[in-house]
Order: sequence, then structure tokens, then C-alpha cells
Amino acid sequence: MSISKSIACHVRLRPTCPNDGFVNPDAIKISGNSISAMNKENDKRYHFDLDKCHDAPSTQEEVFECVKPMIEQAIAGQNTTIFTYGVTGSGKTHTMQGNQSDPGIIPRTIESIFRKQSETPNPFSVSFSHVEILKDEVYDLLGDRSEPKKRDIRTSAEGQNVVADLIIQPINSVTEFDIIYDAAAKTRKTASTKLNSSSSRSHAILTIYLQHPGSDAGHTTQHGKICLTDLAGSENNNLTGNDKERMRESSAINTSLTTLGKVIDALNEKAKRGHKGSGTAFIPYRDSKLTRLLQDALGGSSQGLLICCLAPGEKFARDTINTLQFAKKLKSVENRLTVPDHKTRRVSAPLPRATKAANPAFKVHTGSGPRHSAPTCRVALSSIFTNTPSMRGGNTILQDVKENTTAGKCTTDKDRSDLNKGMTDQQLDRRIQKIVSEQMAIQAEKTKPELVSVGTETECIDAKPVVVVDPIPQNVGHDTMSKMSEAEKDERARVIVSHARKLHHSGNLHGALELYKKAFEYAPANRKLSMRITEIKLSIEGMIPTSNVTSSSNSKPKMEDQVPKSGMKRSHGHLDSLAEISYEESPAKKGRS
Ligand SMILES: Nc1ncnc2c1ncn2[C@@H]1O[C@H](COP(=O)(O)OP(=O)(O)OP(=O)(O)O)[C@@H](O)[C@H]1O
Repeated sequence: MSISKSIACHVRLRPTCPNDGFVNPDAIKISGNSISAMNKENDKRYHFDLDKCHDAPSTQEEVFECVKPMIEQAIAGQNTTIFTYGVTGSGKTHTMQGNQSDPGIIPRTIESIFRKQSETPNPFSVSFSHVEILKDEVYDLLGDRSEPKKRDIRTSAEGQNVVADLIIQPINSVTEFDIIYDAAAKTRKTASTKLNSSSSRSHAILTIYLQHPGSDAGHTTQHGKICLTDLAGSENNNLTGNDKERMRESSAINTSLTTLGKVIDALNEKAKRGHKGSGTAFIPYRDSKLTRLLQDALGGSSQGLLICCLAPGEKFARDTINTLQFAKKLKSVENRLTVPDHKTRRVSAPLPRATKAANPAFKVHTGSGPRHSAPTCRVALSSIFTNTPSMRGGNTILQDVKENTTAGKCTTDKDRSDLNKGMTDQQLDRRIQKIVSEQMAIQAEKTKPELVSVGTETECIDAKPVVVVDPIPQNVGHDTMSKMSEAEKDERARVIVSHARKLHHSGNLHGALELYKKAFEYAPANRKLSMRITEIKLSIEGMIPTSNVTSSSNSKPKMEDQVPKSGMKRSHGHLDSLAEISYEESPAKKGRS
């Protein structure tokens, strides 16, 4: 059985700290579960109703009280996701992790799980994994960090996005968890910025797996999992004083958070259309690793709780309103929870034994009397999920593809019948790629700007103020593009990038942006190119000093300017990906204050 449930949205205001600068004590007002925030100009107030508002004096214990029921549900077999969101330095890591004297959600959750386990006559087993997403690459925090390896994300036969070769560490006590988790958390990338002396540079996802043993020799199991996600903070680089490397991290953080916002927008759009009974929407989960891994929590089968963290300083006024807008949008996303049925537990193969953390720093403490046998071998994570409830009846990506095909974007009978067959990941990727390139071609056709062909370098450099330069001959349309070989596309992208660099170098950011975007259409797997686009957009928006972006283009061709070699696996990406800052006041609340 499945039920619809919205993601619960809570807010937590951090107490004032020295980094806040000027704080207007009346700017953010909390009354019950309503919160209002003043804009930076002090002439407009924005009101939001959320599920719970924690004011500055709130304690970690009070925040955890709201999490407790979700732990109960996870123990009962439900998938749950809790994530903290907010600007850098707003208290996300404090809320999620806390410190020894003031523990946050993670240590409290573990304690609560083991307390519950000790009270249960037929105890469940507990294991966990811990990954970080740094510059849109996934790393296993339980792996050997002296040689960090990028991990792929794969889609399991059941439609779950899972990290390949992930280490699942069984734990038998709180102490054991503390030792392993502390060592892993220390390897998460942090750095000092002007806004936070220990700023997280990555998104961290800790997943706790709970498995109930079955009655028939371990073959009947029920799984629940709790996914605790500490997102990296959105950053305004005018405030952080970031250097070049920090800026790159920041750009990746902002891009992935923007994709998160786009996924939520698309889900809301889809819900709206669904109610009217017309059509479906494409959900761009695959645009970032973050949204791929959070897919189950965003319109999937997981129960969700978002805790938005706010910083009280006046300089964060705009971020506060953005964060609250994000919460408002997310609140209307509905997940379809699969309600665990205790009488008819799902039957699956036995849960494979998990792998010990590879980091030699992890000395597992076993003195507290382990309940379960020690793990012996590495497992493919996908098999762990064979019994994970999936509200969309299988492969969610396949579902998206199906939606797009029925929406008329890929319409042959063969396409449809192929989609209904079991597909390998590779086949699925190829099919998605095909659909995406068709969509891109349609989109590009719709939004095709007036083209100006530029023949010489001088013309490129002199083009002012914004010139859309298209080195593609006018008679090469987007239909032709979809028929091009990979090598032709790479070559085309290379030519465009070289023009883009010249404009970039000359300081014509708008012109360069258009060209990089065009190159990206031919090389959608080039993440560094996508980061370059984001950097320029941030620079145009004034969030990154212009000198930094342009100076980086002075030298010889950089990695991000290289397009992928033919035959590389391509993923699709949308380019208009910077956060739209909307200051729309809730109409119902206008004039409240
Ligand atoms: N509720 C709170 N009570 C007391 N101190 C807090 C609270 N929230 C945050 N802090 C303190 O504020 C500082 C910044 O918090 P934290 O590192 O959690 O921010 P963050 O949002 O995770 O930042 P980033 O995105 O840069 O990683 C830390 O020193 C933290 O201890």
C-alpha cells in the first residue's frame, strides 16, 4: 500500500555569532510555525508558513524531538531522508552532526536506534555508508582516503540510484559507530572561509540501513533506511572571500543546489499538470549527482524532512528569503510512501554481507559485545536494495523516460516496446541520451537566437556588447546535429570553445557565455565546461569577481575547455542553471506586518 505525503519543512534560526556582522533583531520574526523575514533594503517583509519553526534559543534536543517519529518509521521499514539546507555558516552541520558537548541529529539517531534495538526481542541489524559529493563527484568517506576514488552512480534493477562499490559498514554499538564515523567525517572536505572557519565544501550523505531478520533462515527481510544529508551551503563569493580553488568548489555547490531547485520546480509543475490531467514533466534528476542520490527523497518513496538553517546577520537577508522560498517550494512536493506491511513482508535474497571500512584509521571496537557476525566481503550495493520499496513501481528513470516518450518526444512503437523490456543500465543510458538530445534539439530550435557568423578572431574580440557568435554554418540545423558522429560533435565543440575563450579573454562575458553554452550542447558530458558556464554566470551576476574568471582564461587552454573525446559516455545537462532569486511575496500574507 502507498500513501501520499508532503515533505515536512522545518526552519532553524541560528543564534548570533561574531561572523554575522550587523544583526537587526526584528528582521526575522518567528511566531508559532510562521516566520517572516525582512529584505536587505528593509522595505519589504516576506511571510512563510512552515511545518515547524525553531527559534534561536532552540536546543539540539528539541530539534531531535521532531526527528524521532521518523526513526520509528525507519525501524518499521520505511525509507526516510532528512536534510539540512541553508547558506554557508547557518548551522547545517551543527544541526546534523553537532559536537561532543552538544550532539546533533546523527549521534542522537544512532543512540536512539541502538536503544530501540536493545529493547527488541528479535533485534534488527544496523549498518551504514557515508559518501560526500565534492565538485559533482562522489567519494566514499569510508574508503581509503589516502587514495580517494571517484565512485559511479548506477541505477539498480529496482530503479534505485546507488553508488557503485560503496562500503556498507555493519555496526554493533554506538561506540563502534562513533569511532568509524568520526574518522570518516574528519576526511570530509572542509575549508576556512570568511563566513565559516570550518565550511563544508561537499554534500555529505550518511545512510543507515536497518535490516530485520526473517523467520525462514534469513531469507525474509524487511529493510528501512535513514538518509541523513548535510548539504554544503550556498555561497555568495563576494562575502566568502574565496580563493580560486574555493571558488570552483563554490561554483559546483551552487550549481548542484540550483539543480536541486530545478528538480523541485519540475516536480511541482508535474503535480500541477497532473491535477489538470494533462501531460507530464521531465524531472532533471540526472543533472547532478546530488539530485540522483536524493531522487528517492524528491518525489520518490522516501519520507522527507527538510531543516532549513538561517543565519541572522543582515548580510544574509537575501539568502534567508531564498532559503525560505526553497522550503515553500519543497513543501508542496509529495512523495508516495510505501507503507511497510508486517503481515506480508517482502521476500528477497538474503542481505549480502557488507564491507568493512577500508580506511586503516578505522579500528572497529568490538568489545561491547557484537550482536552480529563480522562482515567478510564487499557487496554490490544494488543488491542491498532489492527489497527497497519503490512507489513508482520500478525504475524511476525508466518511468521518466516513459513519460517523455508518451509526451510525444520519442514516439515510435519500437521505442515504446523497448522501454517496456528489461533494460541494462547501458541501454537505458543510451535511450535517455537519445531522448535528451531530441529534447535539446527541440528546445534549441524553439529558442534559437539570431545568429551572427564571425569569420575572424578580430571580429570575435571586438564584438560588443553581446554578440551571439555561431561558427556553425547556417545550414547546419539541429536535426543535422543529432545525426553527427561523436567525433564531429567534439570537433564542433572545440571550435566553439576556442571562439568562446577569445571573447572571454577580451572580457565579453555575455558573448563568451553564449558560446560556451552552445559548445556544451555538443559536449553535454563536459562537467568542467558546465562549471565554466556557471562561473561566468556567477560573474555576470556579480557573485564572483570578474577578474577571477577572466584571468583564468588568459593562459593556454584549460581542462574545462577541452571537450570529451569521441565515444565518451555523455550525460545530459541543462545550462540555464543558476538560482533564480525570486522575491515574490506570498499574496495571502501581503500587508500582514
Ligand atoms: N544552533 C546553534 N547553536 C550554537 N552554535 C551554532 C548553532 N548553529 C551553528 N552554530 C555555530 O555556527 C558555526 C557555523 O555552523 P556550521 O558549521 O554548522 O554551518 P554550516 O551551515 O554547516 O556551514 P557550511 O555550509 O559553510 O559548512 C559553527 O561554529 C557552529 O558551531
